Amino acid sequence: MAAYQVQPSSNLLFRQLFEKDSSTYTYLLADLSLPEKPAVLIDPVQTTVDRDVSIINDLGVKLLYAMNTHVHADHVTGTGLLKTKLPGVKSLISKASGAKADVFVNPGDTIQFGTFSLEVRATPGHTKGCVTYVTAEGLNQPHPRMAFTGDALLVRGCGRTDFQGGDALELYRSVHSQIFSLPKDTLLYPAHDYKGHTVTTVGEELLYNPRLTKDQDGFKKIMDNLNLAYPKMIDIAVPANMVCGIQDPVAASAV
Ligand SMILES: N[C@@H](CCC(=O)N[C@@H](CSS)C(=O)NCC(=O)O)C(=O)O
Ligand SMILES: [Fe+2]
Repeated sequence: MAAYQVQPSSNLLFRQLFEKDSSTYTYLLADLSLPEKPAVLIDPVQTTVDRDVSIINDLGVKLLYAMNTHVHADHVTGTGLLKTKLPGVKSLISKASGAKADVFVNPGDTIQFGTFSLEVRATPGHTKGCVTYVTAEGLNQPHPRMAFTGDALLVRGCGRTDFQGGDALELYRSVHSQIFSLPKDTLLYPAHDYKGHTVTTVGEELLYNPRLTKDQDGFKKIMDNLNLAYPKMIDIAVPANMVCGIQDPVAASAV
């Protein structure tokens, strides 16, 4: 199989950042073609907000949206804290998540940052409100396309379906209809990785995903028998993330 490279138009700045305690990826995207360099940050983590602010300031990009793919269960989102450190930033999450934020998105919406945009695709099943953000199709948009899948699809895996309104069959249908229907060279960027992967493609996962290459019944059996421990932070993270993270820097330093 061919190895795919990100070959975005040179105007797209792209950074994949990692938070080691929850193995979370945060993604920074910015349009360098405009003087303001409008940017978005996907799935920031509260404990790495200072790192993210430094990168944003060093690169001189202007953060428009601090956005989440879903209400995370394993870490407190950085969106609330980012809003206190970078005035003007808006928090963004799907309407279906039921969480509070400045901006709510629905399937089919687009999130614009400069000349680039992200399309919102509903990918419930890990949680009710999970969405995948996909770069737009077209001239001057990144090619191959890039999809930020949250916990719907992980490299050679997928999000668990045993809490937060999870539903294995719904996840199966979401991934097949909304992610695997993208072009095979689409780059898939997950919210987590526990084995050292960074990125995959639709083509790779169609061939090698050990869960989602099964039929629906086979998939459900696997998901019903994962026997994963509950995330350590769930009781703190979910309530905090339902209100878009901690907005008070003093409270944030205590978590
Ligand atoms: N041990 C970690 C939590 C690990 C975990 O449950 N990960 C979630 C994504 S975060 S909601 C998951 O869906 N994992 C799927 C898998 O197959 O690993 C902790 O205690 O935080
Ligand atoms: Fe999750």
